Amino acid sequence: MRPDPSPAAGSAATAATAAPAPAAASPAAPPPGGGTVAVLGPGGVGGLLAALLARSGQRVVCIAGAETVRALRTDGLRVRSRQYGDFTARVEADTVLREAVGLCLVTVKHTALESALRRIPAGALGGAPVLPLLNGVDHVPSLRTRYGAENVIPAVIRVESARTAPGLIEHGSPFTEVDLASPAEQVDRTVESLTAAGVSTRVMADADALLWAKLAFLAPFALLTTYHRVPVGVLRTELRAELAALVEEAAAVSRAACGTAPGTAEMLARYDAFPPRSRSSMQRDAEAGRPLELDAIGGALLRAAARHGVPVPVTTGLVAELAARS
Ligand SMILES: NC(=O)C1=CN([C@@H]2O[C@H](COP(=O)(O)OP(=O)(O)OC[C@H]3O[C@@H](n4cnc5c(N)ncnc54)[C@H](OP(=O)(O)O)[C@@H]3O)[C@@H](O)[C@H]2O)C=CC1
Ligand SMILES: CC(C)(CO)C(=O)C(=O)O
Repeated sequence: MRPDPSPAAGSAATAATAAPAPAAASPAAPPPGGGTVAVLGPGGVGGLLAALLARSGQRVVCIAGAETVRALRTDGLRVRSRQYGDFTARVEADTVLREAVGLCLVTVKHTALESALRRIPAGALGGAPVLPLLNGVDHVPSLRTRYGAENVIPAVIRVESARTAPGLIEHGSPFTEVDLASPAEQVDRTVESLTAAGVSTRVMADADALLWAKLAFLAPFALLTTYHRVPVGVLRTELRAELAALVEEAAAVSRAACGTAPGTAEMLARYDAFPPRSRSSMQRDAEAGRPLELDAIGGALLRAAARHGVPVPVTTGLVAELAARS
């Protein structure tokens, strides 16, 4: 695990060392309480994690639409990764979850969340922890209503990964980092499962701070790369002033919403860690003509700004322009 440097984490945060990626497939002990991991939405994020979990010896069942299920059953998950190398992982696949599992990752887009969740009946889950890795903040309460508050672990992922065809995953970032909120009872075995797969994890005490830290970082990245149609390398150089202005607004909203926010310098340094050609998932959706997660990302920021009376003129303009465009 990575240490949690945020003051919000307090003494409840768990600190440990970063998990090295396994060099090759090495069977890991199955997570206690059930060795099967369900992954709802084996796309850029879910496909990468499903493949890493399977490569580490854990049984993985991907839940997806019929076309993707067929592709996964035939060819497995094919990963091209800057961090982990290129490999193919065999996973099971189905259109609906039909058995109790030890962990369920939710990695669909917000725009597909409601319809996708019908594939994971609460009764079938058997009280397993649910780990949603969607960007945004609004999905956590609705997942808690559906699956039980104690079973949903608020979490975020920092990675750049794209599904370029069913079962084909291109992972571009040299890191894959998951932050999870304690104190859900099942955090430890979830961390164990991800760590065995080579994913860097960090447990933080404050779920709101964790979700808002990601949203405050993500919204400027997603909105500006999508609006200007440029990769992060251009954003952080030629458009750095606009990026910094948006970061200031997002940080102000985060402070109002949850009492804390990463500093501007920290966020700018995080953008600098991405390879220059990295694009946001919203940008890839725009380029492919798919629905954008504009409401879950920009909309959530604007709603919180309005609730707390924080002025966000740059964000407001961008969200309006993107809404008009799409
Ligand atoms: N991609 C990234 O680098 C990052 C993304 N995120 C966030 O992670 C979340 C997932 O994004 P990402 O992985 O990019 O999304 P993708 O579009 O790559 O993958 C979504 C997956 O969900 C599947 N899906 C869509 N509708 C349904 C449905 N009704 N039932 C079952 N499966 C369905 C898709 O199936 P099919 O394969 O058939 O299309 C696809 O496998 C988003 O909230 C995003 O903002 C966070 C950090 C980084
Ligand atoms: C910006 C990035 C790649 C960071 O993880 C992301 O979350 C996204 O594109 O949705």
